[in-house]
Amino acid sequence: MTGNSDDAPAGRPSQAEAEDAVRVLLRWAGEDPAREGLHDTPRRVARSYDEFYRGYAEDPAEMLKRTFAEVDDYDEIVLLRDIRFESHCEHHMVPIIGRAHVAYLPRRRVVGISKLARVVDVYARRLQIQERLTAQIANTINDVLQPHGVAVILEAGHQCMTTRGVHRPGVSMVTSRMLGVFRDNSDTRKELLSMLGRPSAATPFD
Ligand SMILES: Nc1nc2c(ncn2[C@@H]2O[C@H](COP(=O)(O)OP(=O)(O)OP(=O)(O)O)[C@@H](O)[C@H]2O)c(=O)[nH]1
Repeated sequence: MTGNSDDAPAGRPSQAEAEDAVRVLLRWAGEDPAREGLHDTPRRVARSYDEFYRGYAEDPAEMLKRTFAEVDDYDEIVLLRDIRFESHCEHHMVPIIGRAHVAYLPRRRVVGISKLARVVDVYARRLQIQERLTAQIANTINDVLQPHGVAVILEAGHQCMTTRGVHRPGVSMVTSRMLGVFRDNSDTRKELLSMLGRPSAATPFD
């Protein structure tokens, strides 16, 4: 594990232990893990987990370290909107799929915009609730770039309530975290909301 080792679970199990755990869950579902079609499934699931939960091994602050000072006179909002993200809810471990809108008002230095999407990915690739995901993205950008303000808005569909439980397809959850001028100055917040335009939450998440 690298990066945010505070968030990393101590004592990661071996690949063999992870595969055995998948076999147990297959039996729990009523399956025979020895069936030919399921022979490679534990290995595939363990590999998928490496991808779904890669964020535990990544350091989001590291991604924001490279900044550009060439734009000294840019003192307006920078907004990256409609960043698709894929996460998993910590209650049922099923997908949360949505869009993030990330804005900041730079203080002298700007960051490469792809890095904002990378920060979203790092936190999304951990078990999450949407409120915490929203706050972590905003807090990290605020702490590392120290801009005049940060705003993060997430819209997402939660498969734990669309494909199971209460079964409500088409429902989306919207969360926001406003820091600095976006929290303190209603004109700046209004400007951001007008840049965002009508929320696109009506579009289903797949
Ligand atoms: N606030 C919040 N709740 C979430 C999020 N993701 C899932 N949930 C909810 O977490 C709750 C977990 O509730 P529990 O009663 O412990 O679990 P459950 O019996 O499986 O609940 P149901 O989903 O209602 O069947 C559910 O209401 C989920 O809809 C999230 O990102 N934020």
